[in-house]
Amino acid sequence: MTATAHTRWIRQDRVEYPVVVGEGVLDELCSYLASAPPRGAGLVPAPEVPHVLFTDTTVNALYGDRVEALLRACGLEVFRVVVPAGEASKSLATYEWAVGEMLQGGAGRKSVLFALGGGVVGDLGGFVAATYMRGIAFVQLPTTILAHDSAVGGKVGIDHPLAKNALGVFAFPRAVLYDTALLRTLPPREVRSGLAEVVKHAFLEGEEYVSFLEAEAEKIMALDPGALAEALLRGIAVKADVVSRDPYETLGIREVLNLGHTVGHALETLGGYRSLLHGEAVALGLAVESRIAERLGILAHGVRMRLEALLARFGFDLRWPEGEAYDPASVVRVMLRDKKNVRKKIRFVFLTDLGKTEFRELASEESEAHLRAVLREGA
Ligand SMILES: NC(=O)c1ccc[n+]([C@@H]2O[C@H](COP(=O)([O-])OP(=O)(O)OC[C@H]3O[C@@H](n4cnc5c(N)ncnc54)[C@H](O)[C@@H]3O)[C@@H](O)[C@H]2O)c1
Ligand SMILES: O=C(O)C(=O)C[C@@H](O)[C@H](O)[C@H](O)COP(=O)(O)O
Ligand SMILES: [Zn+2]
Repeated sequence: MTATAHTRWIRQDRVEYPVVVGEGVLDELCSYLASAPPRGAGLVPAPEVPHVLFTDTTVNALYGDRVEALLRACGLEVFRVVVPAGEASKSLATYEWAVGEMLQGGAGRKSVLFALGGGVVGDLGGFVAATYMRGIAFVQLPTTILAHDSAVGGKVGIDHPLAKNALGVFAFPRAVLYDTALLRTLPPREVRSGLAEVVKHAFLEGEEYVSFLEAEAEKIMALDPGALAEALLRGIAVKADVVSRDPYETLGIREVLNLGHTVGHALETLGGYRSLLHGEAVALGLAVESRIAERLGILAHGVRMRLEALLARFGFDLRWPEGEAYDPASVVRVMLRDKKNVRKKIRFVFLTDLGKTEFRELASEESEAHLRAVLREGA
């Protein structure tokens, strides 16, 4: 293992898996998987069946050959399933196609799926693995900043034209190996998008993480290895803490990770999963939801300004997207299909202070009135 690698074991329900973060961790993929805990995952992929390297077109072009060679060097037979890059691949059509590729490639119950990519590959690949032949093992090999969130916690699934992540299950990876050297090829828009979930984790955690981001924003955007690793490790720690206390989002704890997502997911859906990136939608959702929290009189003074200032420093455009599709009435119609909802009301998670949240269920009329007022203010 490289000297800089950090390993954090995550316990969810009865499952425990390591999240290993560091420059170059992929080079030790094979030995790491096979080693027993606490160093490794203790996962010895069967040599007698083919395994699946699941990735997207962009990541495949950059890293597919290298990762396949690493897996072959451990004596594993591997074939690739490569989906088009982008959110539109988190669809039923791509899922069906990918399962066909798995069947044609001869994947069996003992096959392990290695999901090499960002959140799209992790969510879709994880969902394929969780359902293929009623479930095969999978390993997350995240390659985006955003995936410090998506690769951890076991939510896998796909979108429906009517609702984001409408189909999915909870399924935990056998290991997460996060090689931060791969982040250097990310385009600036994807760097920024990933930072939305970092900001979310920071405001959920509190003052220390937020002031760290404020102090190190430029270094993080420039992918300075030390600052970036610390930003990601802190985010993973927040996520790990929440998901281990509420693995299946049944206890009213994990829902806090949906901060910014009630509005954000609706915007993504209304854009047909092709306009706003997930992080862009979440950034706007964080800003708009914090303005609603202010209107409700539950958000401590100054927090919203700090949140918006940090998002702006990371380069987010916090203006409401143009076009009739994003009319507040339409946003409310989509939010009414949010998974958190109860009693036909929209269940929001609002910040009340740094590191503090509160759930509120708002009727659709009230939600729409708040959205219209926030838009008038100029969000
Ligand atoms: N399961 C969860 O808990 C969870 C959490 C947060 C987000 N998500 C999901 O994650 C998805 C978004 O993930 P994302 O932002 O990583 O998007 P993504 O997977 O689409 O990756 C973003 C883009 O960057 C490219 N890319 C990936 N790695 C690269 C690299 N190292 N160098 C150059 N290009 C690279 C990809 O090909 C893609 O075009 C959304 O679908 C969201 O719903 C899931
Ligand atoms: O892990 C979680 O729980 C989250 O809510 C993390 C979110 O960042 C992520 O976008 C998640 O996929 C949203 O899940 P959903 O249940 O609201 O679809
Ligand atoms: Zn998210």
